[in-house]
Amino acid sequence: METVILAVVIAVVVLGALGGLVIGTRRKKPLPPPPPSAPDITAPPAEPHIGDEAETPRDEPRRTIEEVDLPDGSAPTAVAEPPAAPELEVPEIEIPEPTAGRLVRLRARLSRSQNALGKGLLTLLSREHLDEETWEEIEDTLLTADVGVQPTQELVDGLRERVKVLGTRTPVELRALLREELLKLVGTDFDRTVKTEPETSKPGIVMVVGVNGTGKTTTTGKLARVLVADGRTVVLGAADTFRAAAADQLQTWGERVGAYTVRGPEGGDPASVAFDAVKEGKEMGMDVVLIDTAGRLHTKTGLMDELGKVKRVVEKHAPLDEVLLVLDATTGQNGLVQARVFAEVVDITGIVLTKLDGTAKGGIVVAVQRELGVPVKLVGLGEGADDLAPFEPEAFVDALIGE
Ligand SMILES: Nc1nc2c(ncn2[C@@H]2O[C@H](COP(=O)(O)OP(=O)(O)OP(=O)(O)O)[C@@H](O)[C@H]2O)c(=O)[nH]1
Repeated sequence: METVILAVVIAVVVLGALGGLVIGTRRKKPLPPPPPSAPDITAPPAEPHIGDEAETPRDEPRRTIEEVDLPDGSAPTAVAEPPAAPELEVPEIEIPEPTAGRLVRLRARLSRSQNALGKGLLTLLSREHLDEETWEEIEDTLLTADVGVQPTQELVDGLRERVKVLGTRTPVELRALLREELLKLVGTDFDRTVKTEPETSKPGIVMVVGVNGTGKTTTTGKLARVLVADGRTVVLGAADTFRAAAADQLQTWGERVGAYTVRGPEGGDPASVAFDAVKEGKEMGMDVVLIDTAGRLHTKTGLMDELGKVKRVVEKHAPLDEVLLVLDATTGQNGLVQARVFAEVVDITGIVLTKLDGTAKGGIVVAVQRELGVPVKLVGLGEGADDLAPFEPEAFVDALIGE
């Protein structure tokens, strides 16, 4: 019995010792590593390959450790192509038509004036008997075409005198007579170049004024094209801050030929936009700055204040080289009234007659020059981008009377 008890005690002691050993061993064993679930550990940049950039750009997305294949010593590791940079939309720059001889190319656009004025006069002058009644009809034709009273009288007197002296009148002779007399009225002595090259320092500064709707903004844009076609660099100043669309319109014209547009907030100070445009033009070394202004004719004082201020502020940089008044040829006498008002406000140095393609009253060229004593320098003969032509008296008269 004693032997049995002794055996049981020994067995318990041995088992206890073995259990302690097992527990002790377990405590010493390190904890297993955490599951590899942290994907935000980044690998160093991949080795550069021939043709790669020298450095991985800082903001380039990097591959996580899971995404990087371990080299197996066989195939080279493929490096992901960096995403292509988004393509910038660069508007295509247009090359405007050359300006030389534009009026000749566009002469067909004067067909309304040609039929009413040129052909009308030639038909009357070809009558067998040039009696008093016929001369009155000639006078009426000229007045209806907006030539103006005084110039009409001069032309009729001149023609009467020469027809009397001439005796015989062949169609060729009559045409030559009429051409000469019309040329006298239009004037061949004016300097019609648009002044954009100042004597002292660049840029040339041109201010464009006129009542809204006459084609002022369009003309400024077309003039930029004329200048670019002649190899000049241009800055556009959108000082017509009255209408945001006018600035957009101008900017679009500029973008098409690569001219830079300076604009301000809608309703902002036009003088400050004009000032900035000239400042930028100077800094950029541009050849010409064209300033489009607003032409609200509500009150003469308002207009005077606004245009006067634009002029004064711009002239802190340099004097204006040209002030162009834009007139809509289809408005006839109304255009002359506008011309008078603007001439009182600023010193106009040149006239742009727009929409001559839409009127039979080509005589307005003569009337407006007489009214202001300044030459028509440019004429608008359509809505197309290159439909603004330098005014050439000979080409204009030839277009009126047909060749
Ligand atoms: N047929 C014809 N249309 C022209 C000519 N010049 C301008 N226009 C049109 O006249 C309209 C008025 O032109 P704009 O340049 O917007 O007139 P604006 O004087 O600047 O007027 P705001 O933009 O309101 O200041 C436009 O539809 C032009 O396309 C031209 O010589 N012939």
